[in-house]
Amino acid sequence: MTDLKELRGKIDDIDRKIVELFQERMEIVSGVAKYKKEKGLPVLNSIREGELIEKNINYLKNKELTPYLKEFYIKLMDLSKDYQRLQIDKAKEGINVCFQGTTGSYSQEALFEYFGSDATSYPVKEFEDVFKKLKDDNISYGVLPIENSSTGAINEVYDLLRKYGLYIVGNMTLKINHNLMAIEGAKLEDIKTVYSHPQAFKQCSEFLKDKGLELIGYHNTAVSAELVSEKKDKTMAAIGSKKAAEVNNLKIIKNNINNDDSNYTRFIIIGKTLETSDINDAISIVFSSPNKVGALYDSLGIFKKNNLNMIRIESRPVVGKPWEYFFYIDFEGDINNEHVKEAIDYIQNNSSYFKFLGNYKK
Ligand SMILES: C=C(O[C@@H]1C=C(C(=O)O)C=C[C@H]1O)C(=O)O
Repeated sequence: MTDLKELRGKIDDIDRKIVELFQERMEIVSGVAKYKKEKGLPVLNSIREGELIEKNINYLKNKELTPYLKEFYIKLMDLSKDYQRLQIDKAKEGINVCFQGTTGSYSQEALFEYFGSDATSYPVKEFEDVFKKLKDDNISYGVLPIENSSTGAINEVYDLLRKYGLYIVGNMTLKINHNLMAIEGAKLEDIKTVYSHPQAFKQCSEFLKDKGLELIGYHNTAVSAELVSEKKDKTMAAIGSKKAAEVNNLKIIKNNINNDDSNYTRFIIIGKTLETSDINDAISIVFSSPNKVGALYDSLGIFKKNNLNMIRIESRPVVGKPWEYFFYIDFEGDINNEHVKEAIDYIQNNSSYFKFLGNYKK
């Protein structure tokens, strides 16, 4: 009779190999989880599981073991999916993102939409603070408004993108509904002063006109709501999101006061490194053309020559050089595409200033 000790010794040797292979398999599974997270794919893929079980059963020499091997794979893949879910959750928890404003601001709303509500959000006072804060090791990304569908570009953010060596890694459009809010008991007739971001005043100009209200520009819509809540003054109101009213215990006196119901703000996500991925389909660059005949025409012509669709163009003045401009171009493409490379090379070689701002998903 075979010695039990000897058999167990053999099992121990096999188990060591199994542990090694199990670990190796789980490491690869973790890579699959990362890919699925990026592409927004579900963890479970029943078709792949079915094929995998069938294929591995075919490798079996002892067919009596078929139901056992099947069960083994079902359990193994359940563990694999548990591990993938854990990796995905951990990746979300670990993300610290900075935004300008305070709790309840539109930027924070965009942040949670983009990163999920498990992300940790850090408020800062000024747009520039978002860029500065990214120097901290524990902050991975920043969220900033870049343009509004009714009032146009947020110039300060465009200028800051040139100043700091950071990259646009994502993009998020949010529908903006502005509300007039004040403390409990206040009525529209009581309001004398309204606090909000100047952009919000512009977006609600129709509602605000001819009401004799004093408009006081403030850092941010949600900070304005916070102020009105603190002062407990019936003559003060703020313009901001429903969320800002909620978190500051304010009552909405009038909702949806924006001039245009289709009022959207586009936010950008900035990061420390250029993030490339095969799902990225938009590119942002900034350059300045020499002040001579046809220079800008030639630069823009290169997009047509390479069949690249320009989505947006903005210009900002070059401070200290009157009537010279920085041109910000967004166009469709992936940095690894040859036509994109050709267009970028051309612009880079024919501009007095050039900066690559990022490749991200449109
Ligand atoms: C690893 C994957 O995710 C899940 C787990 C599988 C596995 O552990 O082999 C197979 C299919 C999916 O349900 C995958 O999709 O390949």
